Amino acid sequence: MQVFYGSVINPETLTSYKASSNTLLALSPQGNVEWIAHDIQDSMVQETLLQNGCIDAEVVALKEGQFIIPGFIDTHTHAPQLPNIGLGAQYELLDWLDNITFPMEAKFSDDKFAEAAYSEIVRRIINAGTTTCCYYGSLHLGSTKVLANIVQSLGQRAFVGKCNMDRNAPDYYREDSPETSLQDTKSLIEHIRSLDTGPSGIPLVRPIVTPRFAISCSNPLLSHLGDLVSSDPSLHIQTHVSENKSEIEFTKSLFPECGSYADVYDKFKLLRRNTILAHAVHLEDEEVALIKERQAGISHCPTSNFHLNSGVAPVGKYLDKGIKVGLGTDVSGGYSPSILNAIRNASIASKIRAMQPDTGSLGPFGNKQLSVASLLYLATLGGAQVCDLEDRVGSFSPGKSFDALVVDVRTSMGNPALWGSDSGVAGTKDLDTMLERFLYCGDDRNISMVYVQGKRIGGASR
Ligand SMILES: O=c1[nH]c(=O)c2nc[nH]c2[nH]1
Ligand SMILES: [Zn+2]
Repeated sequence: MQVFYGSVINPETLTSYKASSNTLLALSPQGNVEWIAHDIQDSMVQETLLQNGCIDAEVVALKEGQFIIPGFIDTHTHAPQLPNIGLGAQYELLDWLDNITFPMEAKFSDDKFAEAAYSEIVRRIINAGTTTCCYYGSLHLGSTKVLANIVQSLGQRAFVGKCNMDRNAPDYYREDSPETSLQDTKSLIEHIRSLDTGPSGIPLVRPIVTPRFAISCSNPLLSHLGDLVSSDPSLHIQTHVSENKSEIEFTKSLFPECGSYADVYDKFKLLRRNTILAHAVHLEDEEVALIKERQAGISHCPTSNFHLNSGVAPVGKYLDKGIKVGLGTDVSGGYSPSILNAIRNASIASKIRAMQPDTGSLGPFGNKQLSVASLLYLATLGGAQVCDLEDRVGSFSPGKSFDALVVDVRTSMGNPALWGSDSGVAGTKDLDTMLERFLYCGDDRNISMVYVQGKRIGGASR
């Protein structure tokens, strides 16, 4: 049995987490958390293990400056856009798609190119601390199968979907017909469901139906996808909503029979508990109520919202309404594959909202700045809720998967030398301080180990 001994930070609610040193956390052979014991002094470790029936435990003792947190959950990113990160800030969404994004995604028609690119891309996302990732692939069936295979072989938990897009895209990057799009989607679902489940018996990689956004899908295509998901309630759905003002205007002109952008998805039976809606920057009040009623989740993508000049999403308002919210990197609208970057921009976005004059009735999150506890929650448990996976990941409790990061603020790999050294004024042993600094100043070098389902799959330390 594998057992960790040291400091653990466990998100609990939007306003609290539990930070405990001297914690024993034991894993089952399937990679789930078996039990957790707090406040165990060094001298009591062996006795506690024996009391819990662990005769030959392999104890991983964390060093001073190391702590465990749940792995990050990226609720929205585009794998074939990674080669473009950092480009295109001069554009807003629709021009950015035409000039920067579609030309790159089109290159993934070549499975060999996809194989080489996705191997690096997924490895990079894992080492950034993302243990569950919601991937958009390109529109291609072949290369999206390649993406799913690579994610599976590298051991990350993920949702993988191929874009459905049969209109309002260039000839070189558009599906031939709604029927082809549906057929390829079904083939991808079948392929992903045939992948090995591993020792836990739980599939790590799952399919997700991915109508790119309303603009790129004809009515027949949306109908087909709505019928497909209605026949299988376990199928997840991901799409974009209300990101950019020109996009919203165009959407409304394409669907005059629908009351709002979100209503388009609802009319086509695509808005439900396991739907992930990226952005939600400019939702109308009726859309907020509809999303809440359907129990869909919102992926807050602040880096992308800034980079493409889309706006500042009113996340505090959504949290007050009880809507599920997680974080998304939205590469390459967002220029970083790291959820740490999304955390920082979510913090800034919340401060910008807080600086605006008070509008309407505000609840506890209202237009206030997000706290460290809230930011950690959005990056972990909030994301798990958005993925409808909160029973499995996002925090540590018996029966949930051990998807975790060992964070090291004393590592000699560079960055933390500035703020992690005990000899300087910046040194601290206080867990709250270490967490806050990691969220605001840490990077991949501070993520020593990355675990999914109890198995080490990455991290900076070799
Ligand atoms: O940020 C975004 N990235 C995309 O690739 C995309 N496609 C439609 N809408 C989009 N928004
Ligand atoms: Zn996106």
